[in-house]
Amino acid sequence: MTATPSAPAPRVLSIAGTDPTGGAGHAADLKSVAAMGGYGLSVITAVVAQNTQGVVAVHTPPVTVLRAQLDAVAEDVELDAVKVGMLGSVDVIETVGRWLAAGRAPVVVIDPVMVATAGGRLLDPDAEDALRGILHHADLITPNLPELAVLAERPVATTWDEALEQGRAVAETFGTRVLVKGGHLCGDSTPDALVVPGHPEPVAQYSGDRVPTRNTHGTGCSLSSAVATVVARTGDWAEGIGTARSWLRGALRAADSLHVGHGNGPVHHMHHVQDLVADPAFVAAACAEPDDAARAAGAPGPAGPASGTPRDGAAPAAAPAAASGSPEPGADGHGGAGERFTDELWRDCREIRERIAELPFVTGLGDGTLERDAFEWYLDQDMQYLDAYSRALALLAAAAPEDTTREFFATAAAAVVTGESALHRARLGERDPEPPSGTTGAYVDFLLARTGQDGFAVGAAAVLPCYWLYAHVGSELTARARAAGLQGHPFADWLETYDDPEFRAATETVRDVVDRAAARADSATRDAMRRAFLRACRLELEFFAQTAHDAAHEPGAAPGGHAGGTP
Ligand SMILES: Nc1ncnc2c1ncn2[C@@H]1O[C@H](COP(=O)(O)OP(=O)(O)O)[C@@H](O)[C@H]1O
Ligand SMILES: Cc1ncc(COP(=O)(O)OP(=O)(O)O)c(N)n1
Repeated sequence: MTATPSAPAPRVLSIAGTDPTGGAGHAADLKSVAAMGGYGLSVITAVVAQNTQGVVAVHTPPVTVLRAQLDAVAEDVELDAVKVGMLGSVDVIETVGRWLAAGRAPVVVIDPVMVATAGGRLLDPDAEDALRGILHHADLITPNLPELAVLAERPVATTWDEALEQGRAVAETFGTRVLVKGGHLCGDSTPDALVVPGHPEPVAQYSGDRVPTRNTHGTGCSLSSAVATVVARTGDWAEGIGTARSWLRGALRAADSLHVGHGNGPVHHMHHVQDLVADPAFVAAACAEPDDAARAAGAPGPAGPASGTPRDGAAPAAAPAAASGSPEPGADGHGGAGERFTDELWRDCREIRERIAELPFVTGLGDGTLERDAFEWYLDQDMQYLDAYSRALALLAAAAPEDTTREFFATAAAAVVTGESALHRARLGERDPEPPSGTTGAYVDFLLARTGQDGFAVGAAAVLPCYWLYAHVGSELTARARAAGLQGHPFADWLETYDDPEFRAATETVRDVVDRAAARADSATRDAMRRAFLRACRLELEFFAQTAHDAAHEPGAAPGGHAGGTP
């Protein structure tokens, strides 16, 4: 959370029909693009009178108006991705097809919308062939099962195996990636899979229990535009679909809280920021002017060192609150209602924790199905991370306000070098290390900057996620692996290290340290601690998420650049 975003927002154009209830079509696209950190643009193909109970009427403006909209955007804006939804008629399809043929954006996702799930056709029956004729412009198509069946010219799949088979056939016929979606299958699970021409097996599979809600209106529109946005930023299809899917599952889980309409209501696109934006302190910190943000992080302001920013150990117990409006915690770091500062941090990172738990790397680690190469690549990156992490802990030891804390961090720094790194080395042998990936490098730079430059309190908040999220992930995975039988589990020693009672005790110590530092800090410093903690949580997520892809395809490479990095 900084006033200036670190990466530019991808510019994602939605070409779609309308939905006045805001759950599907262009409204869902724009919300999903924004939810994934993109900038949404919109060209309307059809004005649809519909609600959560079905489609009432469709009006298609003249295609000259459509073409004028498309050209107006293209002449003025460089696009990073295009997502195509409802097209409706042959004329509209041909107009969009001709426009796409000029190579408008590096990422093109086509959701071949045919029928609204709540009822009502969104594609003329005679337009199916025309739709087939533009699919080769897509980098990914995202049909639901009935749409997949039309494209495969087969009956609608009733099993996941049939769906995958149809996905393979469609990928080969149209020469493009297909996201096979299990949302329309009967049963308790909703698998998805990425199928790529020339690959007999899916290159990525995603599993998950069906979220028990009838409010699923617009899931297909939302997923496809979220994928387009994430891939425009990262270039990684397999991971991008995983990220978009985790977010959509959160949106489905929060859907029942919205109360929109009497039929199949929409999903909650902004569920992941709902609690944050309700907190005026978050909004103030997120929208702070650059100078305020720098002061909050303890950097000298334009008038020299920030004399009003107390440093650890020297700060008065009740420093005057800065303008951010954050509540003052009590002397033990507990908030007025008895809540610890770190309880608040844990709540704020709930979404990130859920996304970590659903990553294919993490689930594969737990059930032992993770590819050995992927694990070894992860260990390699982790070893390089731990090298810098031990230095960050040593910096904290040097800055620690109390002797016990100094001793704790100094011992921890040494233990990282001798203990965890040794476990990694034992697994990797004498193999030459891969270069650090972009994510590893970013995490390492972040940690060394926060612990080296921003004072003890912010530095301690920055290292806490490495303890806490690992202890959390480790104990959940180990519990699952134990239930299935740890004997013979290929990653048992790794799991046990992070589920170790000593590691959990160390995590509790760091929490206490952070709570005490928060109690001594003024409110601007506490805001900087929150930012450092959440940024580190996001980097933990990215660190886990990078693994499966980079190990398999581009060892050591930063997962950056534009589309085309993965199959
Ligand atoms: N109840 C649900 N719980 C979890 N995921 C779901 C649920 N319904 C749909 N999905 C997911 O939503 C996405 C869109 O799926 P689907 O419903 O098949 O498409 P469409 O909205 O185009 O008909 C897929 O990732 C699917 O797995
Ligand atoms: C204008 C418009 N476009 C697409 C759809 C279909 O949306 P989808 O995401 O496939 O969700 P369901 O309607 O199938 O739940 C739509 N309804 N309107």
